[in-house]
Amino acid sequence: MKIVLVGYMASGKSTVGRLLARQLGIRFIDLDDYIEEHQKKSIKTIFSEKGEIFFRKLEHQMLNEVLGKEESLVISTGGGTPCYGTNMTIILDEADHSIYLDLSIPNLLDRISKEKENRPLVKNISDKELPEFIGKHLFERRPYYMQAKHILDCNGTDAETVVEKIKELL
Ligand SMILES: Nc1ncnc2c1ncn2[C@@H]1O[C@H](COP(=O)(O)OP(=O)(O)O)[C@@H](O)[C@H]1O
Ligand SMILES: O=C(O)C1=C[C@@H](OP(=O)(O)O)[C@@H](O)[C@H](O)C1
Ligand SMILES: [Mg+2]
Repeated sequence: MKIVLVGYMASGKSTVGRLLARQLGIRFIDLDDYIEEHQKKSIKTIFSEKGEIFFRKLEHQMLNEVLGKEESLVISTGGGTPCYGTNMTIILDEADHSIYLDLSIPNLLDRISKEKENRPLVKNISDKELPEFIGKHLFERRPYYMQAKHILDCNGTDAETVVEKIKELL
């Protein structure tokens, strides 16, 4: 079984995915971590050294590689994964369950503003400009996330409870 989590930056994909996999007793792959392990570089360094187009091509290749594995997996994607090329189509074709962790702009803003450093797309955005940036970016990306098989409202819900809600969907 393959379960893929999608959603904007800081929606909780990595945290919830790790917890969900542990409770289901299956392997967890965070696509960002997988890319970093293969490149032996951080996402931040890949962006700064090679640029975003290189990252997106790599992300597409690694997504295909991970979805092609024969084992049951929980896969946490990066916030941009579903929004480039044919990635969301591939996720819908290959995953048994795709789940959009839906969070409001104020809640995303609260989380992202606390940890911009490791997110290349926002690390140079001022706190003043961040609300507009996230609002615009989410407007562009939400149509991709909304294609997921399940849409889960995660506002005001701790990670453990999000995991319980996901298990009810499976
Ligand atoms: N359900 C939740 N409630 C509150 N904070 C959360 C929840 N899920 C994740 N977080 C926190 O939000 C931040 C982003 O989580 P993360 O799993 O890295 O998101 P993503 O992988 O979608 O970018 C982390 O500091 C994490 O501890
Ligand atoms: O939204 C995006 O385009 C990105 C989100 C990040 O993953 P998280 O959503 O886990 O932060 C990471 O893939 C990269 O910084 C690009
Ligand atoms: Mg993540």
